[in-house]
Amino acid sequence: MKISVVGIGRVGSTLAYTLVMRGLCSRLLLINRRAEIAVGDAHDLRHAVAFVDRQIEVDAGSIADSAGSDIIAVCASVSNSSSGTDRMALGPGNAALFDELIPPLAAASPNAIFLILTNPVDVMTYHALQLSGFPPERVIGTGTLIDSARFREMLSDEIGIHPDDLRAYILGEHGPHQFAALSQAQVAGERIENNEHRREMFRAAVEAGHEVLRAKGHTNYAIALAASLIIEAIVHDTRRTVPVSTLIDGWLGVNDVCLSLPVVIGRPGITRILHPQLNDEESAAFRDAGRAVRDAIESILNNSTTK
Ligand SMILES: NC(=O)c1ccc[n+]([C@@H]2O[C@H](COP(=O)([O-])OP(=O)(O)OC[C@H]3O[C@@H](n4cnc5c(N)ncnc54)[C@H](O)[C@@H]3O)[C@@H](O)[C@H]2O)c1
Repeated sequence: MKISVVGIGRVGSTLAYTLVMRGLCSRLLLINRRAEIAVGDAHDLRHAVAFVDRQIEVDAGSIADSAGSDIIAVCASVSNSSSGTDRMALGPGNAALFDELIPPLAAASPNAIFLILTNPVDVMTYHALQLSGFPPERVIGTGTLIDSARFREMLSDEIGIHPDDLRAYILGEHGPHQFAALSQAQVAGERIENNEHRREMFRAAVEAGHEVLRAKGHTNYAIALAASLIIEAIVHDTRRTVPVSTLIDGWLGVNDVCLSLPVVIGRPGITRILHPQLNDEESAAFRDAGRAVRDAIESILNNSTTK
C-alpha cells in the first residue's frame, strides 16, 4: 500500500505521523512545495518507524515519485493565516494550486483514490473530481466527518455512551451551510431527542472548530485522525459508514455539487451513498447547502482550467 501526502504543512505532517503510528501503509511519500520541509519530516518519520510494529519506507519526493500510489491525500494549500474562519477565502488560491497539482498526480497514479482535506473542502473535492477525471467513488473529501465527530463527542459527554455508538450526523457543507440530521439521530434504535438543547449543542460543535482556530491559528490533530479513519477504511476494506464530501447527483433535487452524506468506505473508495430520511427542515437545509456550494463552485472555479 503506497500513500502519498501532498502538502506537508501542519495538517499534512500530522496526517503523515498518524499514518506511521497506525501502520497504514508500506510506502509513504511526502510532497511539499518547499521540498526541504518534506525531506526533514521524512527523516524524522523514518526514525519514528523504529518505534512501530510495521516496516514503512518513508520518502520525500516529487509528483513523478508518487507514481503508483493507492491513496493520495491532498493537504496542500495557500497560506490560511489571514483567512480566519472563512474557508471560502482560500478558494481562488487553492483552485489554482489544484489546477497545477491534480492532473499530473492523477496521470501518475490512474488507479488511486484522492482524499481531499484542502479547504474549502466541498469546492476542492468537486474541482479534484473534474481535474482528475476519476469516477466519484475515488474522489473523497473529509467533509463533515470532523464536525460530526465534535458533535458526537458532545452528545457522548451528555448521554454517557461512547461516541462510536451514537448515530448522529452533521451533513451538508463543511462550512456555514451544515446542519445536524437530528430527526434521524439514534443509539441502539432509541431516538436521540431532537430538542432545543441538542440544537444548541450542534451550534456549539460548529463553534468548537472556530475556537481552536482562534486559539492556535489552525487545526491539525482531529482532522488528521478523521482522514486516517477514512484511509484505514480503504486500506482494510472496513466498510465503515462516515459522513464525507461526495458528488451529489439528483438527491432531493441537488445536482452536480459535492456535499457530505453518510457513505460506506472500503477498498474501492465509496462503495455506497446512504440517503437518510431527513425531515422537511433538514431537507431544506441540504438544498440550501447545495445552492451555496454550487454558487461557490461557479464563482471560484470560473477562472480555472476546467472552464
Ligand atoms: N477539511 C478540514 O476539515 C480541514 C481541517 C483543517 C485544515 N484544513 C485545510 O487543510 C489545508 C492545509 O492546512 P495547514 O494548516 O496544514 O496549512 P499549511 O499552510 O500549514 O500547509 C500547507 C502546505 O501546502 C504546501 N503547498 C502549497 N502549495 C503546494 C504545492 N503546489 N505542492 C506541494 N505542497 C504545496 C505548503 O508549502 C505548506 O507546507 C488548508 O486548506 C486548511 O484550510 C482542512
